[in-house]
Amino acid sequence: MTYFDQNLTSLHADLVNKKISATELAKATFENMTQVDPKLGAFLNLNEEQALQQATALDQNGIDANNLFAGIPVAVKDNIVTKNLTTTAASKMLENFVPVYNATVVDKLLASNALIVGKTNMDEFAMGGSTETSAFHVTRNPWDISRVPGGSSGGSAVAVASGQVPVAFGSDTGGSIRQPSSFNGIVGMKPTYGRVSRWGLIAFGSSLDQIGPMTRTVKDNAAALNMIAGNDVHDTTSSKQTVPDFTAGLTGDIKGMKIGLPKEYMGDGIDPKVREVIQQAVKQFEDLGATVEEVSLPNSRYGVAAYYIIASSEASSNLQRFDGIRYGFRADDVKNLEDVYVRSRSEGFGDEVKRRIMLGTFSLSAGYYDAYFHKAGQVRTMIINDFNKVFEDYDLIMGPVAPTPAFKLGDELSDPITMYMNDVLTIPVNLAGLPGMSVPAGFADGLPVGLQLIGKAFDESTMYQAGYAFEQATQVYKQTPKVGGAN
Ligand SMILES: NC(=O)C[C@H](N)C(=O)O
Repeated sequence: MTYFDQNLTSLHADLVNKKISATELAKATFENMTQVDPKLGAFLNLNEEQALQQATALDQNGIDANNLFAGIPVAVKDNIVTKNLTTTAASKMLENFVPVYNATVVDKLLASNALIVGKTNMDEFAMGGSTETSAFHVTRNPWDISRVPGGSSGGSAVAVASGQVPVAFGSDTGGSIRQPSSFNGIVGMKPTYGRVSRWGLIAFGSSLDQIGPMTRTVKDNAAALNMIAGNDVHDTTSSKQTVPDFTAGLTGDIKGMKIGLPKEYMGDGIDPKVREVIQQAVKQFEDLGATVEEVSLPNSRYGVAAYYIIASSEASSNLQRFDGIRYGFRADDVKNLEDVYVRSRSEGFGDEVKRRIMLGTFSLSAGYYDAYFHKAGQVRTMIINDFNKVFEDYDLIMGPVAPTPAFKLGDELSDPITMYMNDVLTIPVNLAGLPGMSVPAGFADGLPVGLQLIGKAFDESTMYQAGYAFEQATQVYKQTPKVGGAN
């Protein structure tokens, strides 16, 4: 069973009308996964026994017609903790870590009777843009298996793009939902900072991290965000703003909408083929009755530099807990306490994670704090001001998600700066705490290219409206990748 021709509404109708039982659906999903995933490696760990038990119970008790997610198979990134289900963050450090509690997002999924079918591969501790820094295995792009799926939520993106699940959840600190969504031709939403609880998300950059949904269609994405959004007493940074029905108002009518196209997002460094897809998207929006005008985000070019100081500083602090004593991996044959710390961390973390910890520790250290961490905070404010200024006159901002389509496996792994530059167009959005979404826009040499929509804080609704109108007009999402079974 693949999910290319289904969406949440049609699946739900089939379950409610007993065209298929939850157990049949779950079994068919796992059967397909065992055939497809060995070619791609989207999953780190399957949850077959528990999901099938849940499905049996659902069939006995009946599917609730008011609950869109009842019996729906979903995948969860492996940095979101799941009680009694191994959660590794794709690190040797947490290879055998079995959480004793659920992330709030996971509790919400279970409360709505969704079936968590497995945990997806990612860059170690979400640090990377290709899923190649996973301590366990690489994940391949279903459109071309010699290419990366993007990252860090590469496994979640591939699980959806290859038709293995209809919905997956990822996390985005600097682009980790949007860039892999762009590389795989799916819809990925990084909600406003505070929209979704971070409780139970293994922390990377706490002032930047957000969990968000990855789906084939905009409407499914909107429904999935509704399911996970909302205030949570466990996360003081989660917002008390009311959560609107994101699926309401998806009419395809966006006449009069004002959209800004930052000139910095279309200039040097953007692959001309990507630029062409975005120019086509601009035309499409104009045909739909929106106005698209050039705007400027002059400080966005400093985003990557500021991000790698802020995110790495926060990471160096967040990752202190992995000390060989309280959690996870401990080195063998240690001589003394210092040896426990040094060797456990040296052997348990991969190179990219160590690079970030060193970078962050350096920027926070006495004598450098003002020059680096403090300065980066000031740059962050300038970036926020840039966005605020544009949003005085525009409803949305649009541009590419990433400068290129998916690159070849191995091409950027040894060159951190090139890898970091993948997020040049997504990072400013995290620094400003704004919502950003990737919507399939077209193809460059047969590889998917995503359109990024950036909204005002807590205005995901407008983004979904625009994304829906564009999706319905272009129907790009109907194209399916080579691996996954559809063509
Ligand atoms: N985590 C993210 O959002 C991705 C970003 N490429 C990073 O490595 O930090």
